Amino acid sequence: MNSVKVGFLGPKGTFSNKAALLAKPDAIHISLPTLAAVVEAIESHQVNLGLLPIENSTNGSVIPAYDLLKYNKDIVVLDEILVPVHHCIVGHSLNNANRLLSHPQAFGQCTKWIKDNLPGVTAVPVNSTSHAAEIASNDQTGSTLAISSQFCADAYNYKVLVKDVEDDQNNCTRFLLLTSRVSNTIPIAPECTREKKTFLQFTVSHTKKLNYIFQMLLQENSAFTNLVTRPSCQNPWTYVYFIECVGLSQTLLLRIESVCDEFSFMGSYENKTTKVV
Ligand SMILES: O=C(O)C(=O)Cc1ccccc1
Repeated sequence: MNSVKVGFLGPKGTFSNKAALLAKPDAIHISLPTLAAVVEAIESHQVNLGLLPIENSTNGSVIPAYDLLKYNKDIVVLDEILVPVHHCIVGHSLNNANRLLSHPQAFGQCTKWIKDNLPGVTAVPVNSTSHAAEIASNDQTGSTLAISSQFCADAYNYKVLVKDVEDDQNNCTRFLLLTSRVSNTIPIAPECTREKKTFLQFTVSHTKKLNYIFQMLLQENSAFTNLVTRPSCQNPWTYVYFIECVGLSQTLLLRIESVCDEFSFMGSYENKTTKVV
């Protein structure tokens, strides 16, 4: 049987690469240049699975990931993968640097160190932490630094100048393990189950319907673990709601679907984050 192919945001050495190795260590890991390319690779069946960073414990929701899932009828979530994220400064010298490269998520996780140590340096967002490290290490002028990982530095023998520059030593990123609903080699659980975390996205014609949905969740003692809104891009000040909750039954899911305009069951998977009393 062909090995499972798992797409991740590359180049090799990213935290997404680490998530792919944690999720499917024996799979074939396919490096992709952007988060959009990861989703496209899943939809085109270039890969069987893919990883998207969806939330960080310091910096919050990864908005570009939600926008890639918005209205997406093909992608389904199989699992959530938690990756401890410890950031390093990679480059040649702290003294001559005038720019600091990294994935946008990384800047928001290292705000204190950057403010205290590189106050005048320009932050330059690039597609990934390992791409940032590659540019910094190849810049022989020494004017470029990167926020990257020890994992990446070890993979390419890059020079690490400072370790653990994240604001919070418990810094952690939650990744979603995604696949395509269309026939695939990966069996997909069709229904949500109460003991798992269930991920839904929906729109409603009137915000009063939200109250009704919240009441239904309360009645069934289902617990919210995350709520994110993104502009519907259909009418100003209307939203796509992304909710994750534990304790949702298939029956209640269908009742919620009945009051929504657009509705998509994104998946049910083991809850690895929230203690639900
Ligand atoms: O660029 C990476 O390494 C990624 O995988 C995205 C990311 C960046 C910062 C924290 C977690 C994930």
